[in-house]
Amino acid sequence: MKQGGSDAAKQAAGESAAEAVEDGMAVGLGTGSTAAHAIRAIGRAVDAGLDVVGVPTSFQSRQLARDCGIPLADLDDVSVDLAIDGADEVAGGNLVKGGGAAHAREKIVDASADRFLVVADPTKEAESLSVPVPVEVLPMARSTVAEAVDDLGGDPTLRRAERKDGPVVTDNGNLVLDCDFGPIDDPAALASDLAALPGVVEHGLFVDMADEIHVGTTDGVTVRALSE
Ligand SMILES: O=C[C@H](O)[C@H](O)[C@H](O)COP(=O)(O)O
Repeated sequence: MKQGGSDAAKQAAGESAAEAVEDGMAVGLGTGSTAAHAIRAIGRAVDAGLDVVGVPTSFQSRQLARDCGIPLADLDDVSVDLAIDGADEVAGGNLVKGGGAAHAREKIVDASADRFLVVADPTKEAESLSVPVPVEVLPMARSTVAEAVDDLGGDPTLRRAERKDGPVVTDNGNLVLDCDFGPIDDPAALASDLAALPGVVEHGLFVDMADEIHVGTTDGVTVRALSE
């Protein structure tokens, strides 16, 4: 996963997207270091009187939102007006997400939003998607999905935890295969092939889902539409 961007650039992107949050909204709260800046900015606005509820996409974003004083809601109870989320790579209107293994819940919340804003630093932008695609799998399907990914031309690696022996376990109790396909010519076709595999809970290809991207730098933020 690409982790090269500066924190100042991520902060600029997150704070720019947070400016789109308006009174009365239900806001999807993304996961990761860039979305965290948006959550903190929303928290400061709530402190100053903004009336919103947040719909977290992970244990991490839930905790941060609570620490920031953002009231929370379940997806069952609200309709999400705006989602703000990070990405591991962005090419055209497509994203790879899941560097923090949160892509299943992120996709549910981001896809349900009326508007989905991506926040990123310039290191995330690419001509074509080529970072490994995280695929969340039911534990019993780890080997069968790995074999199927291999058949699709990918190279799957079980994601290992950094500070414990053994694999990363997602917020949903599943495992993650990071699947390296090299440059992806047709993200929509690969997304559909991965989604069709028995035992795949969700993959990290977000095809034509995002409306806008806020790319932060130390000199400012560029905002551009990703889809009509
Ligand atoms: O699972 C995690 C998410 O998809 C993140 O939004 C993504 O990995 C980007 O994270 P960061 O902003 O920390 O690079």
